[in-house]
Amino acid sequence: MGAIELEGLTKDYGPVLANDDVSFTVESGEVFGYLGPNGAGKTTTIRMLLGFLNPTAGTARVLGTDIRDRKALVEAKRRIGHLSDDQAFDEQATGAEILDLHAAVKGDERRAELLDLFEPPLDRRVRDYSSGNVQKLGLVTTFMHDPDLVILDEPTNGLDPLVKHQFAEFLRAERDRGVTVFLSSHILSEVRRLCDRVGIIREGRLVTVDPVDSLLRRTGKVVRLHSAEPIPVEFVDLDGVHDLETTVSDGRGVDPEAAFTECTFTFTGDINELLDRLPDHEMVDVSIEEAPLEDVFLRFYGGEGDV
Ligand SMILES: Nc1ncnc2c1ncn2[C@@H]1O[C@H](COP(=O)(O)OP(=O)(O)OP(=O)(O)O)[C@@H](O)[C@H]1O
Repeated sequence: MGAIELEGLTKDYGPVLANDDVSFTVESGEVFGYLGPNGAGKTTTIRMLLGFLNPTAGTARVLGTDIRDRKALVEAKRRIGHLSDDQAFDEQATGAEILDLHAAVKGDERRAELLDLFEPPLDRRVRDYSSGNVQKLGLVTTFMHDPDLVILDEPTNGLDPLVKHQFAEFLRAERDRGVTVFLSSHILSEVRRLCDRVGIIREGRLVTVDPVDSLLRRTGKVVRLHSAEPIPVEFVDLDGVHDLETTVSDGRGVDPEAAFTECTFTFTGDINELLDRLPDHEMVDVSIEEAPLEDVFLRFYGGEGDV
């Protein structure tokens, strides 16, 4: 049995079909990323999984409980932690008071350990919190009752790089303890760092579910080269070069069709073949980066509205 099983989950808000027949399974003990651009439908799925919204059609099981069985879902949620994308804490309460309230409702076996790690300012009122501190307080409330499953909506929003790093290590340790993690994000690099598998949603429809490694192999890298002297374009005559753009600095007297001093392309081939060619030229700058999420969608799933 998967920790989360979606079966044709569908939600329309009048004319907007926010989730369209979405089906996938999150296995117990994995970190599953739910990736998509703004407005793709991630929060809508999460809100249905937690019983905050009724599906228009289809259903899902969370820790074996059908989300349409509201009473059973309330019971199941004792074993679930949820980090909302919009933490609605009582602004007048202090962090400590918020945690006491959560402890009374769900338990707090891990409060001390989580406070050591995330350190939200407990004596301050939430209205005086920065957005990063709200997020840290949210992370403590999410994990404090030692849940079996956590559902995190954009968990690193507002966190500084150091805390993001601590959070990534923490999440890996949770996975090693057997906790199942379902997290939404619109940032591919974040999903890469945190997740085992990823489901991509676009305009309400699930477009792929893949292990992170194979997704990255398929999406390729964005390569930028800047050389000191013109390089013949044959240099980039390699399998897996797409969307090649080349320029040659002014005043070189070189045919821009035949050589370049700067070029950019997406590369889905063997990176070693490319690197083997570099030492033959004096390079000013080289960068090899992950393709942005938008490129991933365009390359593999067609243009706007074309999925
Ligand atoms: N209550 C609502 N009424 C009408 N439309 C809504 C409502 N909530 C969301 N939508 C629409 O449903 C679609 C999916 O929204 P959703 O918030 O689920 O996306 P998301 O992937 O979580 O986006 P983000 O990354 O921006 O949070 C969007 O077009 C959004 O405008």
